[in-house]
Amino acid sequence: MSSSVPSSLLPPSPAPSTPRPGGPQRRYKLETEVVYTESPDQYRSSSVPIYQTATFKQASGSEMGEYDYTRSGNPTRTQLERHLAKIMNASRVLAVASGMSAMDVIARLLRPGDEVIAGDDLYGGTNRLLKYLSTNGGIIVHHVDTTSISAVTEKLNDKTAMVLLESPTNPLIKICDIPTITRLVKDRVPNAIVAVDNTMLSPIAQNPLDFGVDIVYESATKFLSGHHDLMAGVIAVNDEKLAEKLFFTVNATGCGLAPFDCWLLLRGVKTLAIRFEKAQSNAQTVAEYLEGAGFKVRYPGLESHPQYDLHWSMARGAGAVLSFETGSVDVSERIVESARLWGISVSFGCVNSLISMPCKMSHASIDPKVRAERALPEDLIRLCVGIENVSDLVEDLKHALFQAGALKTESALPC
Ligand SMILES: Cc1ncc(COP(=O)(O)O)c(C=O)c1O
Ligand SMILES: N[C@@H](CCSC[C@H](N)C(=O)O)C(=O)O
Repeated sequence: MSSSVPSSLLPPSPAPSTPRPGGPQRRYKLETEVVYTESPDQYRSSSVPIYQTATFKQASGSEMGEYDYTRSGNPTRTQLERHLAKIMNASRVLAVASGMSAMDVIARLLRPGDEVIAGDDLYGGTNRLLKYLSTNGGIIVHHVDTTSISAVTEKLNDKTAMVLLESPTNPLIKICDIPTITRLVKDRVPNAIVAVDNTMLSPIAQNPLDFGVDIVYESATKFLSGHHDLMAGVIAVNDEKLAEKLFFTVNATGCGLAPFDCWLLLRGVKTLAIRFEKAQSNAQTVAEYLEGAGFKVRYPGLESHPQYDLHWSMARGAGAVLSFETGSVDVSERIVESARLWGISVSFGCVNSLISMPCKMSHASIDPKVRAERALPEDLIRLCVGIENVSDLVEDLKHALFQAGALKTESALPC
């Protein structure tokens, strides 16, 4: 490095495996921080460069530089991780290949004989990985209704190694009391890890690390990136020892996010606040429309949500995912197929609106018998609201409902 380059313009980040006590500090409000990235190099580039390289040359055989191999660390990934750490109130964030990869890294903290307490309504892929661990890894998994604090605490014992929470849940939009559950777990089983999947809200609307949980992870395929053009996962912690354990697995298994995907995610996250705000406002209108039309709608922005107060005690927003039932699988199928603007697709948190039937799509990997035991309605429709004009969205939905016979008249309905 040239000695004439002022130190403020040099890459500010230590190597990924170096502890960062306290983590990067937030200077601005969240909406500003998502946009604001430090100038990463001596050229003051406005966009973080993509270091599309697998290897880094060393000055000599015995002198290691900051980076040697992209699996172990890459400057584009470091910039992304530092940026996300500010946004997620974390001392350290690790960026990996997908949300499931994030969960896999976290799950590798477990040992045979350990017990995990998880929700009874969770993303199908999470359920699949937990099932794999219980079948092949000697892990005992208890699925409980996490809306009930006692249902969680009843399963706590000295073998409990992890409590895995989602709030809101995907797809039933159930809310759990993250701060209280965390406190009770820490009181009774101090070594147990509380991990929260925050994918449904993103750090713009909820920051579970603030409630004392150990690990927050997200599928960055969703809100954080926002355009359905990459797969990514992020893991956020506030404990350097834990960060090092997780980083060991990321390096050992080679699941660190590739430089180009890091760059895409850095670009996507800059519009997180504005995308989220618009999608959420659209979701509120759509939810109110459906409720007004007589459907049972699950959305934490509606006062009718059974855990409305609890949700707003933890979160700054309701998100953009809602679900509703029609009373008939056939009717639901016809609604989905009659939608023109709403894309029939899995996933959520994207700029465009999506419609799906979880039992046939995102949650199809859960055994139908288990779905029934856990009261996941087969006719459930999930709407993942985007940033389009809201009247177009409501009109298209109204048309689909009418076509499917779920409404008597197309025009008579509130909009
Ligand atoms: C709540 C939730 N967590 C985790 C995941 C996994 O993320 P990914 O698809 O990025 O692996 C998903 C969806 O896939 C999800 O909906
Ligand atoms: N075929 C995939 C389904 C992905 S679902 C993605 C997303 N989490 C959602 O809830 O829509 C699989 O089996 O994992």
